[in-house]
Amino acid sequence: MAGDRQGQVVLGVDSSTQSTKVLAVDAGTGEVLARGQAPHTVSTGAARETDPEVWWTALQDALGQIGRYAQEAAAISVGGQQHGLVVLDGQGRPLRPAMLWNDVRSAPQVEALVERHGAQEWADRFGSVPSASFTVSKWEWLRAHEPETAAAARAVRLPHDFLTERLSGAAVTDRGDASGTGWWASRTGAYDEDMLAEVGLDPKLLPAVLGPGEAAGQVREGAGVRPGALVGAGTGDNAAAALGLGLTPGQPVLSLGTSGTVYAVSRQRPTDATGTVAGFAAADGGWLPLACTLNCTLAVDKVAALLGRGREEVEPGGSVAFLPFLDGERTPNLPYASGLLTGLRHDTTAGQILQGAYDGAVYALLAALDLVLAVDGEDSAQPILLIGGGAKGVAWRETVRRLSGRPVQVPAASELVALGAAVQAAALLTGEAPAAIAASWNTAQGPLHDPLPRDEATLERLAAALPLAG
Ligand SMILES: Nc1ncnc2c1ncn2[C@@H]1O[C@H](COP(=O)(O)OP(=O)(O)O)[C@@H](O)[C@H]1O
Ligand SMILES: O=C(CO)[C@@H](O)[C@H](O)COP(=O)(O)O
Repeated sequence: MAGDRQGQVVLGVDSSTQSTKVLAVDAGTGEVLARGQAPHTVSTGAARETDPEVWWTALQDALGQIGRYAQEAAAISVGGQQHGLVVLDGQGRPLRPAMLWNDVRSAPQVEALVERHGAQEWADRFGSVPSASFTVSKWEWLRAHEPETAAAARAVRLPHDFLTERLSGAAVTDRGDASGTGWWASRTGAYDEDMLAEVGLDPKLLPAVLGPGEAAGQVREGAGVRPGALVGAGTGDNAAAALGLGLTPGQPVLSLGTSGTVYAVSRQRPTDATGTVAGFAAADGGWLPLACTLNCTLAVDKVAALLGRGREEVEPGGSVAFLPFLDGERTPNLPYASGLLTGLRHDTTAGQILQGAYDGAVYALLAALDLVLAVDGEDSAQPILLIGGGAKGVAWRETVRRLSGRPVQVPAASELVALGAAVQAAALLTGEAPAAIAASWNTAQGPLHDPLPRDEATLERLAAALPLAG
């Protein structure tokens, strides 16, 4: 089978919050032949929005950086930031900027949605108790604040669907990303018509949900990639990274990027009524229980900048507890929170405060890890796979080791979302399972760091500070 892939080039796209990354990959070996990257602009203040045209322009820019490979590609797939609300007119043009996953203005709308049905029903029916990140809450915000735009919508998309449609002309999504909307029922594996009626969204405005391994179509003329190349269904960025790693149940992933995420794949459908674990679908047909924080690398970089320090200039010791919830927080569910720093003394150093920000960001993720692994009951003390831009940092890695007490493996392959999208594209060429392709590409390989004794004192300080953060 691998022979069928030999010599073919596939493209994997990661359209994340801060940038678009494209990898051109040898489908036979997994060798990265070329890479491109172009930044996005995200609004600041209360809103977190990006014009979807910025994603399209960034994709074209990144494709331009991989030279001839864009015109040699046999297949392409797009992984994208989850949940964002894209509303289009009848010609596929954005009616307004996309509201992103980390825009928490819809907290009142999601509170009302959860209250109407109860957390247990949400968990049983949709797999997740929605937070302000979920698309359904953003749609409700739009209906309340910009009813004329909601009424004018002729198509509603997620970020990755928007790009897949621009590439192929097909109005499609996949179950991985659909499971983060709040209107796709994980219990039935289909759009929930009752929920759509409740929020006044015509199902005809939504993309068709493709099954694992199905293709969206082919690249059309003028899309920046060889016309006729196969286009995969794409998926959400976390689901794409899970494909890229070829995950098996019990292997925990901790991703340090704009969002912090902790997840595993599972054979059981998640139904966590506490709301900590989102019950996403995986792109290969299984499940992806996941917890996500809003404050990760950007929050720590902001603290470093405020302190006038480089991001690695941390110092051990001291007594601070720092919950860096600069954007409000999603895990724990505190959308109205702000950053909280306690335990300052005369001898506290700037480096200890910076270390405190790392500790607080990692603590929020690790607090959810046991719940994530409990979904499948497969906690075999396997190493945490550390990925995302932050995984390149020593301070991040050492913080995860010290607070988790687990071994930590850092895959040498960076850009696992784009690599996972490339795996999905390669699977279209041969019909192989994505996990087999990821295994043959050896994507998870990288240095393994032994466990350290868990720093219980810091964990206790953070747990004591948490009730003050709401
Ligand atoms: N060498 C590095 N050390 C530590 N952090 C890094 C390093 N390089 C990038 N980062 C962090 O990675 C983040 C981007 O991560 P990435 O996973 O690419 O983001 P996104 O979630 O938007 O895809 C930046 O905010 C930056 O803080
Ligand atoms: O909302 C979630 C997961 O539920 C985030 O993980 C987004 O998918 C954004 O991802 P990055 O831009 O941080 O990769």
